[in-house]
Amino acid sequence: METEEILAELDNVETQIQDVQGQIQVLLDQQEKLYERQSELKAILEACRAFGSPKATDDAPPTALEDWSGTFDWDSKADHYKFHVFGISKYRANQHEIINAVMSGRDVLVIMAAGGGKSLCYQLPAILCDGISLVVSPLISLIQDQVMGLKALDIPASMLTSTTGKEEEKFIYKALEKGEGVKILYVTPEKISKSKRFMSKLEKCHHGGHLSLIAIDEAHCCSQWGHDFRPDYKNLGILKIQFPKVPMLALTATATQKVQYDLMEMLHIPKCVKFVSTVNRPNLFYMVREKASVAKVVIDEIAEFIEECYPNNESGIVYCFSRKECEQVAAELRERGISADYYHADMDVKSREKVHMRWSKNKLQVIVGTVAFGMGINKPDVRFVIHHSLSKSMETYYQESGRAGRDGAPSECLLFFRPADVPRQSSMVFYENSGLQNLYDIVRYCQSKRQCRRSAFFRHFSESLQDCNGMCDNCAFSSDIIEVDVSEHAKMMVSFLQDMQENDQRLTLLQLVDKMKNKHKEIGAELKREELEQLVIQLILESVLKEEFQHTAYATNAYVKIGPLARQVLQGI
Ligand SMILES: Nc1ncnc2c1ncn2[C@@H]1O[C@H](COP(=O)(O)OP(=O)(O)OP(=O)(O)O)[C@@H](O)[C@H]1O
Ligand SMILES: [Mg+2]
Repeated sequence: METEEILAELDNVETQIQDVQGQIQVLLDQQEKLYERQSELKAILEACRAFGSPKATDDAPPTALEDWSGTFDWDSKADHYKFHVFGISKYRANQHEIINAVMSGRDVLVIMAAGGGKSLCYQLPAILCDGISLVVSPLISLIQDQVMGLKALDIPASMLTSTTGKEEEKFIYKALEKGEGVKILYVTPEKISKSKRFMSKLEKCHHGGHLSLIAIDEAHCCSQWGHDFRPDYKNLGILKIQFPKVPMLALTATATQKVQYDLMEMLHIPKCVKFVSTVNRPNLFYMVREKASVAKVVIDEIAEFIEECYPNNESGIVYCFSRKECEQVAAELRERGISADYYHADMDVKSREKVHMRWSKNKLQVIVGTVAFGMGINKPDVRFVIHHSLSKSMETYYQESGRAGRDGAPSECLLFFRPADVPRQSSMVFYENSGLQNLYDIVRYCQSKRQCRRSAFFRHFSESLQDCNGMCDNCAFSSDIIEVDVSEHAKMMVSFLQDMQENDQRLTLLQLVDKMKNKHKEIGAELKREELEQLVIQLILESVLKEEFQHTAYATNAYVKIGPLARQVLQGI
């Protein structure tokens, strides 16, 4: 064999090895997902066996056989408070049962959609029981909201956070010692993990027999697999260890099965009674719109949507990717005559509170916020939630869009999607646990023109499908879709990127599309720039291309590279 021949074959073999390695990687990823699902299913099976088995040795009866809607000693007192204190005439789904389980002294895990009425599940038991109930909640703004609401109902509620003054703190510590003066005490998780003083007061409260209940709100923050993990939540396990006999109630709107098992373990409540309500929010209309590449056009469209659909100052939220973007969008909406202001984590507590208050009292129509705005915000009549940029996962989007229509009235959730927003998010989340996978799930949701938006949520949260009743754009208008075969374009794109890569050229998504358009003019004539961007994203979702990340001193850049299944596209498989 000639040297040249050998080199050529060697080159060929090396390329094939790379190709096989890529395919192995895809299979390994698949295997990992299957392992994950396998361990989830095993855990579920174990739980079913433990709870369903007549031999269960725990002195509490097995969950499956318990009837929490029966008659209990506290029924008439509970009915009285429900109506006369909270002004509620009828329980919503599961509320009654949850309250009964908590009052029976059991640990309880509640998964209930945003706005479903989780707060009542601990607030009512708190006033039914003697003593003080402790509520752990992640955000000061959320705590303020709740305490304000309870005080308006004449319920003695207090909060202990980093903003609490010395006098108030003294009052609370005294109340803890005596077991009176406060009925519901809200704290941030830092108090449990960092304040020895608080923990010793709580110990005293418990010792005196005054600690009646512990509620962990937004409990998904315990889990690293959840969409909003908070390190201080990890330490909340100590509560069950210190106070094993005090019933614990963990509540969240969003938890996949994996997150549920994780948080039961972290909080040490393996035998808890679990109430899982549907994730369906039948009154929300979900839609995705293509986002224009010119910033001003996007704002025009948002302003037009608000003015046309909500001309009577109906409340809404616009979510943005960054703090700067929030400020810009709010200013530009104001220029277009919409009463809007921004809310993000860089503002001091007072300014944030002011904006929130104006919005709550309908003095401001629109809050333009980052993710910092919203967890548990209790405004019932939010008519629309617009995403100026995509969220980082299905869970985050479900939670954020779920702030609309908590009063059950029809409301709209509109997401503006453009492929160029993907690398902005991916370069932030790629180092998180399953960060890219979670992001690509929401990107799939955005790219899909046929699949029911609602069914994407059911699938994500492992729930059986329910009817959408035409309450999403794809169910309502999908008949207008025209299909275009882009396999040749995909081939060209892959081979073009391969050439670039062989010449050590790195390209971002936008650069790739630009260069493609320049090089292959015919493509530019057939597909619009936006369509080419969508094609790149679709190829990334299908592992034909992939994203790779490079740190610079100022940012992390996302580049598009050849992915493990590229050869299949080139060979037309
Ligand atoms: N049974 C009921 N009947 C009528 N309104 C109710 C009932 N239960 C709760 N609500 C109201 O529903 C709204 C949402 O309740 P709540 O704040 O407890 O929701 P949540 O489940 O905690 O939501 P999130 O996950 O967003 O925190 C509140 O305005 C509350 O007063
Ligand atoms: Mg809540």
